[in-house]
Amino acid sequence: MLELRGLRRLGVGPVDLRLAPGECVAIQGRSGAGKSVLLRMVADLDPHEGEALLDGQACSAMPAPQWRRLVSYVAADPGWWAEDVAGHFAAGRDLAAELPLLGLDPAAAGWAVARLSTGERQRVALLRALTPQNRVLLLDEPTSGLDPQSRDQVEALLRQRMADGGAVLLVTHDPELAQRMGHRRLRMEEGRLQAPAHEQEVHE
Ligand SMILES: Nc1ncnc2c1ncn2[C@@H]1O[C@H](COP(=O)(O)OP(=O)(O)OP(=O)(O)O)[C@@H](O)[C@H]1O
Repeated sequence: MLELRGLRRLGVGPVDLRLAPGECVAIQGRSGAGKSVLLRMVADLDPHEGEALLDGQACSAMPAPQWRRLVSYVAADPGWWAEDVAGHFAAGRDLAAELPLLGLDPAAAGWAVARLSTGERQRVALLRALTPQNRVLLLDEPTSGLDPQSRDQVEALLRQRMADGGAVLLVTHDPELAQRMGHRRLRMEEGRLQAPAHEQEVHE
């Protein structure tokens, strides 16, 4: 479904990787190893070498906004471009129904982004990426600031998305999250993706 061919930037890569529909690949690795640089390359957010393809269609052959709707990056520290929560969602999204799926107040659509807690922002940013068009989620520490109940809700929503055929490329320092969610777990070391030889090597 998603194929990465020789992605390379800033000493990260070349990275070759394939994700199947419904698959989650979890990437761990030391701080500064290049995990976020990789996710940003996949989302085509920075100049890079190599190519990413979705169902054989090259990223370079479609407009960037179209690619990013299909292959969506959710940063650890997401950006905002409107004052209120609803301003980040397309008209027609039923936010009063969707927000509670992640343990958020159904009225939060009308809240200013500035009043959201860190964990609320993380969940709103994830929901923002979960459009009907999205096929692949690129998640950078998606549950790092969350209480166990909110974390479970996020994981349940991601599992549902995978059951519906979506794929997830997940970056995390949390070995338990990688274990629970990752069908495959990889390690990034000095910009190169490695399959861990032994289970404990994934853990930091
Ligand atoms: N725009 C940039 N220009 C120059 N160097 C950068 C840029 N973005 C990232 N880097 C460098 O690339 C390296 C990898 O950064 P990256 O953010 O991918 O690390 P990471 O593995 O995600 O780390 P962490 O686990 O701390 O989030 C770092 O040394 C960082 O300083």
